[in-house]
Amino acid sequence: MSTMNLTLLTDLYELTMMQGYFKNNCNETVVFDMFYRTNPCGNGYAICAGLDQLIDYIRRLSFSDDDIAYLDSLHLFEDDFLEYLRGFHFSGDIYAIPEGTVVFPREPLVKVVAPIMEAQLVETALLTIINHQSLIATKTARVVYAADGGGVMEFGLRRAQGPDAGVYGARAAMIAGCIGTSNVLAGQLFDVPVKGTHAHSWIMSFPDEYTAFRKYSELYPDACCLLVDTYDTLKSGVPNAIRVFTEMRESGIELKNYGIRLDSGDLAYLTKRARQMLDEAGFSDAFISASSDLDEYLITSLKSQGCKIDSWGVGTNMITSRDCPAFGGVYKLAAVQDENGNFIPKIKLSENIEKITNPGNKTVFRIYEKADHKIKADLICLADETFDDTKDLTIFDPLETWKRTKLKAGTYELRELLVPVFKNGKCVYTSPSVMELRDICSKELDTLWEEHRRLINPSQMYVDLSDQLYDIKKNLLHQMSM
Ligand SMILES: Nc1ncnc2c1ncn2[C@@H]1O[C@H](COP(=O)(O)OP(=O)(O)OP(=O)(O)O)[C@@H](O)[C@H]1O
Ligand SMILES: O=P(O)(O)OC[C@H]1O[C@H](OP(=O)(O)OP(=O)(O)O)[C@H](O)[C@@H]1O
Ligand SMILES: O=C(O)c1cccnc1
Repeated sequence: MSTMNLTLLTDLYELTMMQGYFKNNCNETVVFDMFYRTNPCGNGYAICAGLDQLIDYIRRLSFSDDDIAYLDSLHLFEDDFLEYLRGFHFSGDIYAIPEGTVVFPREPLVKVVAPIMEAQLVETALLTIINHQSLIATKTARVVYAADGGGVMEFGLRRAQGPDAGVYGARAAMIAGCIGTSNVLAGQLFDVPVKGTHAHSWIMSFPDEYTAFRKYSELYPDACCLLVDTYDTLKSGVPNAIRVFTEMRESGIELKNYGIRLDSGDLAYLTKRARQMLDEAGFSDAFISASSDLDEYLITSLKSQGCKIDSWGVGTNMITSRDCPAFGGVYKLAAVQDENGNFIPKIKLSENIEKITNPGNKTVFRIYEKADHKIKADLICLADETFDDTKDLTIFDPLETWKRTKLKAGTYELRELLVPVFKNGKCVYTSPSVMELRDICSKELDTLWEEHRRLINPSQMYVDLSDQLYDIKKNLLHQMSM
């Protein structure tokens, strides 16, 4: 997985273009931005994730003898280009918004500043890595939000679109707030808690449900979660679980971290009844967990029905982001460096005004309200622009320019979101651990007002352009239309 050299994990056209640049002696330094246009799942924000895997990919970029032989066998590439590839390594700069950060449409999440042959090659892998993990992190943030403090366990490996999606999806889900994953390889690779209960097959393999529960409790007295819905949840499952818990208590076992799981039926009705039965039997600290095709909407609905569910096992809908299966991040050329070292802004036009790119070598600032550290807006600007937050700042909507806000000096704070990750091909960034990223992400989510977090029709955050950037864009559009 992460230890693989993924150099050929690219679209063929990156390599054919690369050969074209090589043959034409074009290898000027360029700026590419990775950004997305619409928040997934109708959300009000996204969580960016995947940077650590991107770093790993860039570090390992090199063409092996087998890679060169394979490319040779395609009869597309000439010997001098293949010879160049033999010595290839990434020599450029990369800036990125750290993982776990709340992000918004149109702002660069990753910026690559490198000779065009290198910057072009990395497009596909960069997109597949960041798009996938950002998608699952965003979906998970919605599920965790719906659970409202109840733990969410990631149970999706068996339904993920293959092993990689299962493992890196689990990583993204942990960053976005899951309390654990059933995925043991993810646990080993990322040092995150692994959690689990047992399947219906465990119950069915014994002559009766009670024996199955008892055997399980003997083996795992400190993490005893019994699946109560194999035969009849209220008539046999819960009573048998209570019988086993009673026996455990009578035999002197100190019951902690124990409970039941329901995986079918009316989860609101059944958990209310199960809660009552457990409480009446003196097991009010037994937890109730539920699974069964859950997502953020079902969890919200179950909560509104007064379900008694303490923790949620969520698989298919979260690991596949079923209702929104793609993140839609793109990678666009924004500037080309001239012989004097200046970045010449480039723009991609579109009939669709939202699809016109933001030109130039840029960065992003986040503007916080000083009083409560909530996000006020994001500001995309040129990389060398500076702002003085001891002075008033006027920001405006780049599409509806009459919408302007004046921020009074002393009431706001600025933070540059893009940080250096590679400098001259050397990694200058140390990724936090996944559990540290989980904490970072949780604090990031606290910087959003509730209006941006709600699941349905959230308010969209303002992502504005600086005056300088807006003028450059306007002038380029004018020039293009002449
Ligand atoms: N009270 C409820 N309100 C809304 N949806 C619910 C409620 N209880 C369960 N569901 C959802 O209804 C769907 C169907 O559940 P049901 O238990 O009937 O089927 P199932 O899980 O496929 O059962 P089985 O595993 O026995 O085939 C699941 O997505 C489940 O999460
Ligand atoms: O429902 P999900 O959100 O995907 O959560 C994971 C599901 O995986 C298991 O089911 P299993 O593979 O045994 O199949 P099932 O759907 O028939 O229970 C588990 O019992 C959950 O129901
Ligand atoms: O441990 C569990 O209960 C579990 C794990 C994976 C999928 N469904 C349930």
